[in-house]
Amino acid sequence: MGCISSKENKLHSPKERLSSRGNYDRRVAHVYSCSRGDEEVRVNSNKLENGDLKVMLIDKKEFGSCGLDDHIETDGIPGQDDKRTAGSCGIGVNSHSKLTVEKCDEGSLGHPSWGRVPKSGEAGQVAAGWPSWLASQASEAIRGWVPRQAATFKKLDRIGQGTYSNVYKAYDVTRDKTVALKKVRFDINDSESVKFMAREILILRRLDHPNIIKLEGLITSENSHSLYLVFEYMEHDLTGLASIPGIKFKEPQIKCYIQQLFSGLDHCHSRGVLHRDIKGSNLLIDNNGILKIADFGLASFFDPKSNTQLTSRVVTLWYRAPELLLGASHYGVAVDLWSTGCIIGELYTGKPILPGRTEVEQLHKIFKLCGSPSEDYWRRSKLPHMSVIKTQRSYRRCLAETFRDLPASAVGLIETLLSIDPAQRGTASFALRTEYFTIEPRACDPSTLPKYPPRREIDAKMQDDARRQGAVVGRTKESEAVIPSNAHPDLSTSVQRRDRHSSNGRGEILYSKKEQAVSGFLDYCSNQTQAFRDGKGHYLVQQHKNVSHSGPLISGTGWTNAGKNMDNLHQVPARTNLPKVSGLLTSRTSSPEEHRHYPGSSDQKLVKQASRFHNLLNEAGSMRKQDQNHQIRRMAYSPSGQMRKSYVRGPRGNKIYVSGPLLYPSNNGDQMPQERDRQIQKYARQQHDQTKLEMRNTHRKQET
Ligand SMILES: Nc1ncnc2c1ncn2[C@@H]1O[C@H](COP(=O)(O)OP(=O)(O)OP(=O)(O)O)[C@@H](O)[C@H]1O
Repeated sequence: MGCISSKENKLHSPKERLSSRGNYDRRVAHVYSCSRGDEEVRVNSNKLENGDLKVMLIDKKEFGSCGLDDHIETDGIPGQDDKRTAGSCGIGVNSHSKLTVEKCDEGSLGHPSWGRVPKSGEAGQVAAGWPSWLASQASEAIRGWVPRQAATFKKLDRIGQGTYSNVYKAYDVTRDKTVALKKVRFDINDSESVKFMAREILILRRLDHPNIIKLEGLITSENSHSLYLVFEYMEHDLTGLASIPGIKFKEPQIKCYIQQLFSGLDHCHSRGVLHRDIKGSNLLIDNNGILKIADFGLASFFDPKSNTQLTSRVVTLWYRAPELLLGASHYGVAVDLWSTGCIIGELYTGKPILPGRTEVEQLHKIFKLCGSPSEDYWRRSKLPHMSVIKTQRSYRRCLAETFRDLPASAVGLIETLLSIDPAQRGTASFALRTEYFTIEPRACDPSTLPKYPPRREIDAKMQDDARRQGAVVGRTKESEAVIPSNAHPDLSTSVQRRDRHSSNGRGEILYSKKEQAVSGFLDYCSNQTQAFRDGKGHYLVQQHKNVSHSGPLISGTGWTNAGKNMDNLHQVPARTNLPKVSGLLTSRTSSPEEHRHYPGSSDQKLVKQASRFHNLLNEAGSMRKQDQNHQIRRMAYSPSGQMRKSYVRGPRGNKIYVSGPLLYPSNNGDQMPQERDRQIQKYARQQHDQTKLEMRNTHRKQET
């Protein structure tokens, strides 16, 4: 994309480099400089007799790092679409990993001349079809690309929902392939939020590796206020697969996944990118067994030599490294390696190895398993929260004992990755060379991994199983998702997030007329939830009526005071400066998800579900009753992501606030009664979402 200027191709014979398809007119062969992400590339173009532009790379090495072929085909249906008039033509990657150049108007290419081309400016980007709010605030992220048109996609199911996105399965008509469209939510009037979203795009464009999800394009239009990221479609995620009843991965299979994870991580790290949210649900897996790291929403560029401060509020709690929990603002690849260690342990044991409910408890669990940090480490690291979090009693490292049933080479690798001192965790490339991968049994070939049924079928089966076990939590309709109480938080989150539309009983998703009526895509399924900021900078989450929905039912703002749970953690003196460590000692237990109104459910049903839930949580705190006729539930967040108030709208539009602690502080978390533990697990899951929201907001402030 972004073929900007050109020079006459006197040096190269176009014939030998051109795509074999179509005839071309040698007289109009030009050399163009194009940009793709940060890279400038030179391509050789020829206008074909049918008016199409054929373009190919002059020097394949220039694109070699992108893993692309040296041959480019035109994309777009001649005479129908993708005709640009503004000095740029689009290069994307087509389904065969070849460069595609969208059709350009010859006039737009300018007079052929020698020399380096200027980068396309904001005006050029707008003329190429980008909305001005994007070109003005995130020019870098879209540089060299042209937007894809929504009309060339057919939206299918909603397959996922993240803190800042809805993800849809869709069919790309132009390229004849299934894709995933991630609709990112942000406020175009808030430059921070646009820049934050742009960072995810920039990072994704910087990366090109078989084990990293590929950003294939962006969908928007001149007057659009929304943006879709186009990704290759992935059938599964690791947490989902690992949670299929009856599935137990064999060692070569685990090694195969982990090897791919390290390869992807190695690529990220070598390109100066920290992922900062490695967990099973962000490791997507296709039908050929290929694992790809996804969700770069919390990722960041890093330079080990630079002194730039990073936020420590990253990584989902269970996978968060101790230095982050202790408030580190200078850290590196080791945070991703810690998360990987947790995943390896989880794949072997079949359950999360460090399932903390709060940040303090997370640290406590880490110290209990990995040993308390040495005095030397405390002294050297000078981490901000060290002085307030120091274990009274010193824990001995007991990893080897805990994992005694695992193969020795796996324990060895976990030992390294779960080193308290980040400097001892090594690197992804080092891990790939350890004996774990070199001794028998070796990692199997991804193509030999079992083929799993589509996610929806798996979900349906799990729902059936859960129903049979009577583990229904707050659901009333046969077709609605049911999460087993002991489900992995990642899994339940993804199941809860997925497909909140009504089903026709055959597992097919039905959309309301209202949804289908919204234009843009060939078939539309609407996004029912919106998060945006009000004039005061508060985040508002709003959901509208008339769409069938299921999902978490109870709203409540709650603060869990973990201090009392942690009898072994001390040095929180009576007059400790709590605000200073509040991020550490308290954590919120509700998520935007909880606070949404699921409008398809009848009001009656909502009330029933609410009261059932209320009973379950009776001992856990106060919660105001939901109003029977509420229309919209809103949550207001401060710009930092802190939830200010949560309320539902009463029949006359009055606000009914919902609040109260949801978790009981206990003297000993390990001896929680089962039922309460179950509730806590549930809220820990929801807390993941909330933490994510909070983390992203913190990023906006600190890192954009
Ligand atoms: N390429 C893809 N193919 C299939 N499903 C996908 C794809 N990308 C994302 N998903 C699904 O959508 C969900 C949300 O996507 P993603 O994690 O990128 O969004 P997010 O808003 O960043 O979420 P989070 O709140 O976890 O950060 C994923 O958990 C996954 O289930």
